[in-house]
Amino acid sequence: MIPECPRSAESQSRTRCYGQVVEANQSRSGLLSDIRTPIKTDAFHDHYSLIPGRELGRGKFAVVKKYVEKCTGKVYAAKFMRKRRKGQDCRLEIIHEIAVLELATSSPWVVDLHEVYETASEMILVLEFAAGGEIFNQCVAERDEAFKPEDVRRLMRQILEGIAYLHKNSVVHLDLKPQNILLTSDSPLGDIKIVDFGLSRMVSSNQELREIMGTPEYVAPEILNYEPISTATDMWSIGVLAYMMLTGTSPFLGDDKQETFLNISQINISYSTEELQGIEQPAIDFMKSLLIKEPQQRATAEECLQHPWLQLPPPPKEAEGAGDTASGQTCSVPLTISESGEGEQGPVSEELIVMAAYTLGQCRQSDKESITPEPKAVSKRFKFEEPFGTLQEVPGEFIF
Ligand SMILES: Nc1ncnc2c1ncn2[C@@H]1O[C@H](COP(=O)(O)OP(=O)(O)OP(=O)(O)O)[C@@H](O)[C@H]1O
Repeated sequence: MIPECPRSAESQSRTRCYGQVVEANQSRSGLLSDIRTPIKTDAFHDHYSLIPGRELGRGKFAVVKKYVEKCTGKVYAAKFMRKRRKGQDCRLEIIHEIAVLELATSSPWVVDLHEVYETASEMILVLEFAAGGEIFNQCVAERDEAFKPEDVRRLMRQILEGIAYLHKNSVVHLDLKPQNILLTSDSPLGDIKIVDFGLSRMVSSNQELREIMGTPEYVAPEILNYEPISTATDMWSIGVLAYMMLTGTSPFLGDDKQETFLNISQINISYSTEELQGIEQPAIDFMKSLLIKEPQQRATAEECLQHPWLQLPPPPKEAEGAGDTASGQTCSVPLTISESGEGEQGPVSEELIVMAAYTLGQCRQSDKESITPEPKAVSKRFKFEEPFGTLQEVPGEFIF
């Protein structure tokens, strides 16, 4: 996800959040500004040819397409990022994204940055191509194609190693979700690559970071409460991710954003529902160690790597074509994504951007929500009659 830019580096908007007046003056804190990758200004298309077909992905201000490098014949994913967003120059945010990718070069679980190009209006990040697509697709796939428990354990270990590496280097991703965890191949199932550092920030012990953005289903309670962000904020999202990979359902998703936020802020999660029948107890304990309101009480990435669930041995090899996993641990709800007006342009990803917890009415609607008549990919587990009354919208007082 790419954040919309703050009004200006100095802008200090007073915002009301949960009845509290808070300063939103740290809009650009936590951004890195030094990069070592040369920014090329010669014509990108002289060096790369578009591979016809669907776009790989699309966010609010970026589009990702498959290209082949002419001189090597190697395939890459080129992320075209608009520098101006809503009238603001966002080049610094893009530089930060580049700097984080550079910082993570030695982690095999973070996508590699190959080159950077710049035009008058865009920056183009040439990224390692993750051919297996988003793990989201497997999370919501039909039973046979969905992850097996041992797949989830292996991929979760990789995710945790990648996140532990980032956290050790004081980077928080802040947008961990199944759409931002890609696979090097889908069949046979490859390894993971973490992408999209557009919301990532540096955290330091002497500077508090509070921002209000993310994707509703995956944001931690402290984001909704405009409380300090820390590495624990990512650990919440990893709890949600584990739940989705194991069950194919989204634990906090409500009928609308208000309900989703209410579910998160009240930690409305039950570990005895139908979706979790058949899930091994250590996996449930793992999720329970993360989906905790108090950030300090959540397990760290390093602690998670020692969790008993991830120490379980792989099952004995089955004969080829042995059939259904029959464990009840795969997804039960098939997804059919129907996107209007997609055409040759490829998928418009389901991105819900919370720009501020108090701007509930302003959030971008899910594209799928509004256009697909198909069954939802994920179940809605909690319904609340009460309005989400504590959040108040203050017109004209948005951070971005
Ligand atoms: N290296 C890659 N290889 C293959 N596909 C990719 C790659 N990078 C991104 N994509 C696809 O493009 C999508 C959008 O990429 P990314 O999340 O980096 O862009 P974004 O504009 O910041 O997105 P969003 O606003 O949706 O978060 C990803 O979810 C993924 O499906």
